[in-house]
Amino acid sequence: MIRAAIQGGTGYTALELLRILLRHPGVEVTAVTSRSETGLVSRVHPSLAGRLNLVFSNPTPDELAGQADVCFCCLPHVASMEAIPSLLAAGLRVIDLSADYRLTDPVVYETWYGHVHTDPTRLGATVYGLPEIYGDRIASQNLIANPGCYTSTSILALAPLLKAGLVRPKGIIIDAKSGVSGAGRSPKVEMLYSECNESFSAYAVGTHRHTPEIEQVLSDVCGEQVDVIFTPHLTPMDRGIFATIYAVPAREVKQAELLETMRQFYAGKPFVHVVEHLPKTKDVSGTNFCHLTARVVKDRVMVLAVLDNLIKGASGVAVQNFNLMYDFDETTGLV
Ligand SMILES: NC(=O)C1=CN([C@@H]2O[C@H](COP(=O)(O)OP(=O)(O)OC[C@H]3O[C@@H](n4cnc5c(N)ncnc54)[C@H](OP(=O)(O)O)[C@@H]3O)[C@@H](O)[C@H]2O)C=CC1
Ligand SMILES: CC(=O)N[C@@H](CCC(=O)OP(=O)(O)O)C(=O)O
Repeated sequence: MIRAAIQGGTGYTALELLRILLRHPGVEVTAVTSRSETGLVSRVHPSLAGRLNLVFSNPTPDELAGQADVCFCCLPHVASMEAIPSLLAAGLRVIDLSADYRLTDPVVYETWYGHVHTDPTRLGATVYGLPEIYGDRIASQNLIANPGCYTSTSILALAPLLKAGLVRPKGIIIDAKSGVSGAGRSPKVEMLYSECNESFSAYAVGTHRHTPEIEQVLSDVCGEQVDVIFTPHLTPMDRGIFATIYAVPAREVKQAELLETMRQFYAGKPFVHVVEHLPKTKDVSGTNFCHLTARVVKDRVMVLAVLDNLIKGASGVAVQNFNLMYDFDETTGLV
């Protein structure tokens, strides 16, 4: 059994990880950390009642390394890069769910996150943990930068068409919507029920920190500088991401060719399904699947993509990465 710790255990991604890991045949969860809680984990996460008899702890990195082989780090960005160097030095392998190790350039990090990166030498050396793109690089790593929810949706939608040269790398518009759990469990006024229920809003227009992450990975995929306008929206549902994407075709192209190109790209990839119909967030809610489709509308290619932000967008893909790191079948615990 691989012993797993979860840091930031009171949050939403931690809860989803616990739900998945408790049904994983090769994992024993040995520690769940919190700064604020000390009692039973199942008191904070009542859906785990009767399934997990652990209490929250707040160990030092060396103590945690004595209890676990791998740590899923479910902390906010900045807190993550403050914690991870010591976890690695103590001998743990780490899957970081935050954005701290996803970008390759510390200057880009500082520009978009407004913080100096305190562990810059690991940027660029850390594998971006999107298994459908970088799956062959994950097994040997001690630190994985788990991708974000909006970014996974956008990258999975566009990678096949950019790689095949069917759409231009410039002039791409990503209109994305997220459920409220995308903002995490830590209280924020704009996420209160009476603020966001029955309301639909855009935010961080032109400034969202996922823009450079999407551009970085897609540029790597197609070998040209990709440029996107990424506009996130908050939608009054618990969970789910829906991305409506517009791109300029590089030549005349039909819907059948788009779908076939996407299917070939994802052949043998168990968690991405290219569908004919228009997908809905409910189709993938509670699962590690991403559903994609494409259309040609007037002089644009459109790609429509859905996934569950807490699973394929966070904790599910983290377990996919864990499975690759420990030589389990990629789908273990996830189907
Ligand atoms: N929610 C989502 O859909 C997605 C989230 N992510 C990323 O995953 C990470 C976790 O997200 P999520 O679970 O939603 O977040 P939450 O806000 O739900 O939980 C984060 C937990 O981290 C702990 N924490 C908060 N601030 C600090 C700090 N400064 N130092 C140490 N611990 C802290 C808190 O636990 P305590 O106070 O008990 O210590 C908190 O419960 C984030 O980096 C997020 O950006 C990525 C993809 C999707
Ligand atoms: C609705 C909402 O607020 N969503 C979050 C995205 C959460 C996420 O994906 O986190 P990473 O930054 O770790 O990728 C946001 O826009 O900041």
